[in-house]
Amino acid sequence: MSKFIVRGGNVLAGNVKVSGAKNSVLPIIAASLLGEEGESIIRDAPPLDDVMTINKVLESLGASVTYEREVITVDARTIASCEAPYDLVRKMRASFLVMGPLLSRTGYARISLPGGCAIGTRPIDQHLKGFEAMGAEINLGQGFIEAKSGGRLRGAKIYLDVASVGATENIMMAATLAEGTTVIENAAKEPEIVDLANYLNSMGAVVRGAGTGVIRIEGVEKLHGVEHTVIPDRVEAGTFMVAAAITGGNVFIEGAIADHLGPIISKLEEMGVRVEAEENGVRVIADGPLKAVDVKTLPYPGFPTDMQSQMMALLLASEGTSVVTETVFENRFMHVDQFRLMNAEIKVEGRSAIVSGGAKLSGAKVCATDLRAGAALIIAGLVAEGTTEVSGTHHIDRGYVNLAEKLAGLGADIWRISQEEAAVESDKADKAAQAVQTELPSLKIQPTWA
Ligand SMILES: CC(=O)N[C@H]1[C@@H](OP(=O)(O)OP(=O)(O)OC[C@H]2O[C@@H](n3ccc(=O)[nH]c3=O)[C@H](O)[C@@H]2O)O[C@H](CO)[C@@H](O)[C@@H]1O
Ligand SMILES: C=C(OP(=O)(O)O)C(=O)O
Repeated sequence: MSKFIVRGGNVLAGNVKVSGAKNSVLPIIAASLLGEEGESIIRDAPPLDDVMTINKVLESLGASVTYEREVITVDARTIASCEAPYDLVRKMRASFLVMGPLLSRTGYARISLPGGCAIGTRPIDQHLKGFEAMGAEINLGQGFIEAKSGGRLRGAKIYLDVASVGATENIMMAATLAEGTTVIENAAKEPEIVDLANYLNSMGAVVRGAGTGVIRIEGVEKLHGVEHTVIPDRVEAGTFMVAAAITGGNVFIEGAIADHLGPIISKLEEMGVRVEAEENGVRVIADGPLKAVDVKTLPYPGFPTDMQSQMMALLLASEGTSVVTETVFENRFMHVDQFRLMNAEIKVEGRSAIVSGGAKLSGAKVCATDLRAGAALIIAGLVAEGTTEVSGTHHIDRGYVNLAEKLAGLGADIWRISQEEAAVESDKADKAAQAVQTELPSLKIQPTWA
């Protein structure tokens, strides 16, 4: 088990470059399955474990995929299977995004059921409701979901009960080749939805209204491969903004799009942090005390759930008490227990966490319970007294490119140790503890009541 080791106390300064957005590139790679002519070339594709997983899913379907220097080339003319295997889908929920494109293009898809995960149960009922409204027959059994339509899907009006990002994307992709018009109401409005719509439109689709609550898709006969550059990752950008703020730093986050970061910028400013939108990036300057603020996660343009744990780390370093309310996922406070190991004072009441700022955090051995929790623990480690060891690095590798290297480039004292090095360290620690025990004189402790 590899680990990140962070020694707290350094102020971050300098320039860090944001990678392409994980949550854009995954649906965009899935959408490439719709290209019946030509190849798709996807630029700024971040080298993340999740990207490798979805590439493998496409390969398992018969597409040819190459990945070199952050450029993915997909040739989906050759798809030969419509079944996404369990081993890949279980690794990453976003694999389920191949269902819409497969169903639309071939009239059939069989995908392993994506399970729940640490942050909530994450049902897919809204995706399925959309496919059914478009004429697909859905069958569930033996851990698989099968969807079939006897020919082209039909355009339909679909109201989403929750503004689900994944359901909006899956239905939007399915609708591109359907007969007639599809209208998605209460659609998700995230920037990644707009990026996907732009990609689909350059493939020849007709998608209008992405970024608003109503998206209209006119079905077309055929789509083709195109070149596309993925938008910068707003969650990675937000993570660096918070890291800069917690250390009292001055950091330019290159590539960050201020328009995508509205709620994060507003909350940082409320806390007393200066945020300046510059050409091609955002600068964060934290040169005063941090004020406590309340935060409530909501679908875009509300405060992103994917920044909730990092923000909680920052609130721990603020003056006063803050309330963090998580409304998107029902179980996204797993990091609270880990923060407590670092001397944090946080009380959870239902969907809210009451965070007492100001206590000095202390380094500890902690575990990333999910991707963003991992980033948040590293952020807390940047200001903790002593050394913080963060295990569960596989979660962090799903969504951050070279996180330790990028933070170290800003002056953080952080590095990663391999599984082997971590085993040697732990062995040394065990031996040191044993040595101390054998040196201690045997103590006879009398119970106080004896
Ligand atoms: C790969 C990707 O883009 N992941 C993002 C995407 O996940 P994902 O697309 O899975 O998230 P959703 O927007 O679908 O989920 C939002 C809420 O809707 C619920 N729901 C969703 C679908 C459904 O059919 N039924 C239902 O009840 C979920 O349980 C959750 O409570 O958006 C989340 C919310 O911004 C982010 O945290 C994830 O980083
Ligand atoms: C929850 C996240 O991703 P996913 O939907 O891929 O699990 C995330 O990026 O924080």
